[in-house]
Amino acid sequence: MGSSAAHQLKQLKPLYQHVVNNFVAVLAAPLAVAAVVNAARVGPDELLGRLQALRAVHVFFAVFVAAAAVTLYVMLRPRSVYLVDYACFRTRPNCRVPFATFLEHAKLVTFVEGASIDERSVRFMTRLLERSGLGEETCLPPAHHYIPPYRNMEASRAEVELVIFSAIDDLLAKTGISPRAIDILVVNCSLFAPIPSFTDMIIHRYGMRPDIRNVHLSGMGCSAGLISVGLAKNFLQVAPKGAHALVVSTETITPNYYVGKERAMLLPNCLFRMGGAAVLLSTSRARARFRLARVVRTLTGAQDSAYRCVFQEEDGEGHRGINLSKDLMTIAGDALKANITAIGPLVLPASEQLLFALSFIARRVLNRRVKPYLPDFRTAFEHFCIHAGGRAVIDELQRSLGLSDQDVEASRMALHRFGNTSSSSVWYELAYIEAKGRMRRGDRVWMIGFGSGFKCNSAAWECIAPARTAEGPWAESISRYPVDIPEVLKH
Ligand SMILES: CC(C)(COP(=O)(O)OP(=O)(O)OC[C@H]1O[C@@H](n2cnc3c(N)ncnc32)[C@H](O)[C@@H]1OP(=O)(O)O)[C@@H](O)C(=O)NCCC(=O)NCCSC(=O)CC(=O)O
Repeated sequence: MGSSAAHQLKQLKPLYQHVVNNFVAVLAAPLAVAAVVNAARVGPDELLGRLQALRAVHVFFAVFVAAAAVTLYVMLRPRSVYLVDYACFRTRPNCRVPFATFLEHAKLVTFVEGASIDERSVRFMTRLLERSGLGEETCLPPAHHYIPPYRNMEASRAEVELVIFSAIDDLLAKTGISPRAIDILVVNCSLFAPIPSFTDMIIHRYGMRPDIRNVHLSGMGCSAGLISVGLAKNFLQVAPKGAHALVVSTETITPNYYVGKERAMLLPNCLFRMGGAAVLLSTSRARARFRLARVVRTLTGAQDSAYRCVFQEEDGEGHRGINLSKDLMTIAGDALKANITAIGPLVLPASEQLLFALSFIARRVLNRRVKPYLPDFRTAFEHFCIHAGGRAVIDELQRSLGLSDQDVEASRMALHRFGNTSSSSVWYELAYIEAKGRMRRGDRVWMIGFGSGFKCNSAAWECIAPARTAEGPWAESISRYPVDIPEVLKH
């Protein structure tokens, strides 16, 4: 097709979208006009006569059946779930790891007895950092600032308490909710699962009710935050109306500093940083800021490569770490395809679904000579929060979904300012969009999480009331963002 024809088609697209997306109105309008014209032709006396001729039993059944159908629909439809508010852990300057500090520290760890990490590993990490998309203000837990880094239970617990209690304190202060009013508690953290669990730590600290339903998810990867949201939603829909669920998403970095020299296991040292988020959900709309429209979970773990692509293991010398496969981007792309196939029909407007269906049929009929139509998800969402897994992960998603630089700005900036904060990264991104004042009432947000398994999970939200202030994790830095992120950082 010539470029001018393509240009003309592009110009016609808004008209096509308008007609298809308002199909019912387009169809109903002439029918309504025809009915009015017909009624005017017949005249009021004949109309009244026709109505009087109807038998009472018919009128009764017509009203009764319609009323019964509406009542049944209202009673059986799942209860809506709302986001009351959320708070992200605000990192502190004393935990900051500029590149020079991180690398100097790694160099000193090479002298630590038992560590295998060497000069070559440090040079490799230098190259990775330069390309990672991380900035100079990301934070590591206090225990990692020691030489050698503390990786014991006490230090790990200290990080958990610092991150999750700070986030929960902020959330409780913001919402004014009493900890005893919380009915459901869901926490996710993949790599650290102590006894007692995180939920026990929270219940103990805040003196929560003995009948609170609580679950700790471990080992579920970076997309587990959206699994927690889905789980809390299920709990809420069977709890009494107006119940509250607290969801806490974090990753504990302290026990996971890798001291070997496997490249694929050194990568997490460079990417993962401290972070966490606390989120309050409810089935009451009062004071809610977002409505949860959808949660869609997909898993490609039946395939070996997908299952093994984020793998906690010990290297040949017995050092434990997370092995990130070089195939991760391809696997993430496949997982995304599975997820958009599931969520697309639920969120896309009719115009996009029709184009997708036509391209599907054309491909079948013409034996795959037609390029598959990639639905434009910007017709379904105004904002995108893509897990800040790494620069290449965001690049891959931007390419696969055909998003603009502004669509992925929140993800790139969250990666730059906070690093890969695992399951909480999507909340830092939502906070970025709100701190920039870009969220409007009625805007739709798509959160996409990726993680070990391999999983791709989505949550779709609709804004009811944007944040009134720019308080939160971006309070001190939002005026400096967005920043330019070069492919490779030049010194
Ligand atoms: C690391 C990068 C920033 C590097 O960026 P570039 O594209 O510029 O560079 P590159 O790909 O050429 O890589 C630079 C050098 O690193 C090496 N390299 C890259 N990835 C590697 C890997 N997984 N294992 C071993 N080596 C690796 C390359 O071979 C190359 O070395 P040489 O030049 O010698 O050949 C990027 O690849 C990236 O963002 N990767 C994704 C990181 C990731 O997996 N994130 C998900 C985390 S898991 C998660 O978030 C979810 C969860 O845990 O559940």
